[in-house]
This record gives sequence, structure tokens and C-alpha cells, in this order.
Amino acid sequence: MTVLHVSDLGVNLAGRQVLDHVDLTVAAKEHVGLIGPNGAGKTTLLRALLGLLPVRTGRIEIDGRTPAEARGTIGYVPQRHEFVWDYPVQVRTAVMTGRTHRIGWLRRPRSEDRNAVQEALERVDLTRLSRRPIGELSGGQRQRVLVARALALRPKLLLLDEPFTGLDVPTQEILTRLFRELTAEGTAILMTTHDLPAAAETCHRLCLLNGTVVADGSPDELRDPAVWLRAFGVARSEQLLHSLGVSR
Ligand SMILES: Nc1ncnc2c1ncn2[C@@H]1O[C@H](COP(=O)(O)OP(=O)(O)OP(=O)(O)O)[C@@H](O)[C@H]1O
Repeated sequence: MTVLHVSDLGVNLAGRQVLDHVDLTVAAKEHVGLIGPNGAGKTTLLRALLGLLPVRTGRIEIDGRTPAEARGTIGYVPQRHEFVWDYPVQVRTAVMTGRTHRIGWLRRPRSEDRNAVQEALERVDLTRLSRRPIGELSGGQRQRVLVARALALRPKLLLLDEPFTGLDVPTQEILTRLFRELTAEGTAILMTTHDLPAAAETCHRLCLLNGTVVADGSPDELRDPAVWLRAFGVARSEQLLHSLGVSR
């Protein structure tokens, strides 16, 4: 079952075309890696899916609804530096903000909301730190707060913006295992990453983006080095090919 359907999407920022003719689907139980060079438009695409940017052309459907209608069902994990960590709140309160849209502004959380937060904290193994001020957390703990905040919505679609950046290997493993469990339970995941080996190992499908979709297929289907060089807009890069485990 298709959860995310993007067709012919075009997005301009400050009058400049950032995305053009983007077609992409993500099904339930599928983990798709969104890969491309710096400035390729990966974050812009995620923000368009969240309904945070006006689209120039095309359509976005999430579970048959527009991004604005689907907002309460999309979990979003932004890049760590985009979150305000010096705000004086505890972990459990930060995680509860993931449900703000569903609870309604200035409304009190109900038991259903508290249960969802508790469950999300357990899934990322943060129960013990639930009363810790978020400003006192390490980078890996902060990443897990952001994931819990997105999971508190019990989302059908989870959007992850570079969730592995700066994490040690055990924390990466915890998150990889969690993402596997989530897809097995039916969640659709779209994840940007610059960690190509991890993406090839974790994702069912890779979408190579550079302003538009350059290639889309399973890691096995994308073994042609030429496709990767085209996606990254370079004539040759030994390091890129080495990190993919392919050579010319
Ligand atoms: N608010 C903005 N106004 C104008 N241009 C923007 C804005 N945000 C991003 N851009 C431009 O849009 C393009 C795509 O940026 P985006 O952040 O989506 O790329 P990305 O693929 O996520 O890159 P990275 O891998 O470096 O995070 C870039 O050229 C960037 O300069």
C-alpha cells in the first residue's frame, strides 16, 4: 500500500528552481533512502512533504491526503542542529511537543498523549532520562529525543533528515534496529543520509536526487557507478565509488 505519492513536484526557493519533476513513492513497510550531494534539495523535499513550503507544480499525497490534511500523521526528525536545545524543558516535555498538533494549542495532554510519549521514550531507551533538561543531553541522546518526539505521533510516515550524522556506532545500531522494527510494523520511512554504506545496508530502496530524481531502485539495482557519478554531478570520484564498494 502506497503511503507517500509524489508526482511531478517542482519547488522554487527565493525564485530559484530547487526541485523539478520529482516523482517518488514510499509504501507501507518500506524504508527509502534519499541520497544526493549537498544542495541537491533533500531537506527541501522533506519540508515540502510536511506542507511547510509552497509547491510550484505537481502533487503530494500522504495516505490519500494533502500534506496539510496529513500533518498529524507525519513524524519528522529534523537535523539535530535545527532544534532549540537551550530551551529549559525536560525530555518528556520535548517529546510531548511532537503531539502538539494533535492535542491542539494551549490544550492539556490527555492520558492517551502521555501513554504515547511513554511508549516513544521506551522505544528509544530514554525512560531513565525523561526528567533530564534537554540542554544537558549528549548528541546521541538528543538524536533519540528527536526520534521519540516523531514517534509520539505513532506516524504512518516517518521523515528522517540525516539521523545518523555524528552518532557513535552503538547508537547508530540502536536506531537502525528501531527503524527495522517500525517498517516491519507497517511504517513508511523516508530518510536523507550521506552515509552511503549504511543506506545501502539499511534501506529497501534508494532514491538518488539532484534537483530531480536521477535514479530509483534497490541497492542491488543501483550498482552501476555511472549512475552515482551522475547523481553527484562529478566525472570521477574514487572515494565515492569506494564508499559504495563498487569500482570502474
Ligand atoms: N530558505 C531558502 N531560501 C533560498 N534558497 C534555499 C533555502 N533553503 C535552501 N535553499 C537552497 O536550496 C537548495 C537545496 O537545499 P537543501 O537544503 O534542500 O539541500 P540538501 O540536499 O538538503 O543539502 P545538504 O546535503 O547540504 O543538507 C540549495 O541550493 C540551497 O542553497
